[in-house]
Amino acid sequence: MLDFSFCNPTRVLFGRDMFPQMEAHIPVGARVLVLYGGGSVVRNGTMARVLAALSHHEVLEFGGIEPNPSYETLMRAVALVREERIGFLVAVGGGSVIDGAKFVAAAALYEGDPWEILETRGSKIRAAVPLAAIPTLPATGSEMNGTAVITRGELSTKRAFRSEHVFPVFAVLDPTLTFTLPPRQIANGIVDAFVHVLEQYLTYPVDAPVQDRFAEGLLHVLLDVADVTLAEPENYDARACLMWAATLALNGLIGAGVPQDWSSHLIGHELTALYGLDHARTLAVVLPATLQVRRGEKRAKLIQYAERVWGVRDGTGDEKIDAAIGLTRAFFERLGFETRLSGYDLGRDDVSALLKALERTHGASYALGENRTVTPDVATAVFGASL
Ligand SMILES: NC(=O)c1ccc[n+]([C@@H]2O[C@H](COP(=O)([O-])OP(=O)(O)OC[C@H]3O[C@@H](n4cnc5c(N)ncnc54)[C@H](O)[C@@H]3O)[C@@H](O)[C@H]2O)c1
Repeated sequence: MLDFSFCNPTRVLFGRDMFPQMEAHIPVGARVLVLYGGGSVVRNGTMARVLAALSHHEVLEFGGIEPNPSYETLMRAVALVREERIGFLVAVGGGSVIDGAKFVAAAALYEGDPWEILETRGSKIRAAVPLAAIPTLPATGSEMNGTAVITRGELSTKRAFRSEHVFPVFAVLDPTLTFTLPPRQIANGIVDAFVHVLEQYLTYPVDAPVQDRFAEGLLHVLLDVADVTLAEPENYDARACLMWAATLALNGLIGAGVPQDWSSHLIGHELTALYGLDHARTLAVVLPATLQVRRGEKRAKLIQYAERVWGVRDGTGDEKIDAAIGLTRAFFERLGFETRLSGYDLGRDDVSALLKALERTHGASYALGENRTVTPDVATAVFGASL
């Protein structure tokens, strides 16, 4: 096992009846800004419940945070936080709203140009307005981590940052808030959480059986629950499993003490930035191609994944790896995902634009992944395998 320092400061309030408990965790007298997205939380009654639970605080609202939250919109929220001397943020929505609130929290107290936060991947953040998260979409784990991903339209770029200062103080995880999600978004959540686990699990062995078994357990739960939760949106127990699994998939626990990849995410971000694909849809294209191209580097863990997650018992190591990649692709396709660029009418011409975008984001001689081997040549091969 690798050395690690692990701290997750976010309090989780989990269940159908936890809203009344949240106000106790917000400083008395703090002016609160509730941030939300396109208005689904207003229409489905979630907002009314949030406002009722904040009845002892002065509350302002900021709506309109887009999927893949935009820097330009968030900077308007930053101005509001500064003008109105907001002391606490509450993000109600999917990962986009929660990520957006994290950026607002850090940018409002940042001395200098807030774009630097993204250019320096969060390393210069010294303080942030405290925030809480009320996720309405089980997917990103943003409600219990210190990461955010922001899109800047005018530069066609999507950038991530992380900082200990933007961990939510608390997260209210109420599975009933997800009942109104369209099947497409639930499928996105399942795939996003699944790939989060794989980015931390499918690397190389470091004798970390605790992390491996946690990761395999989460993958099994996601496989078990996927069909039920899609078919029965109001099955509370299935949604509760999905929600907790998605949070645990990216709250730092399974990634502590093990190598992590994340190259599929970083390559996928360019597909969103250039062509607007949903985040999870990008992963379903890039991940199978990555596993195929980098199967040598990932060989031992791919065989372990085949055996323990997919129950593949027979065959040579290579045959097991083929089976695991094929079963992963088939799982994504069963959930309605395209797993090739051609499914989105993208081809070789688009690959050169994607490669240029990766260079713009990470520099001309980037080297991503757990072994820093995902260079421009390997990224080219990954795109080639995903056509
Ligand atoms: N912070 C992290 O660790 C992390 C990890 C992975 C991805 N991300 C980022 O998160 C973003 C994606 O977040 P997401 O997958 O949660 O989706 P999202 O927040 O973009 O939401 C997708 C859509 O679902 C709608 N929606 C949300 N909840 C709803 C509900 N209960 N009922 C009806 N509609 C609802 C939203 O209005 C939106 O239109 C991307 O920008 C991605 O890069 C962040």
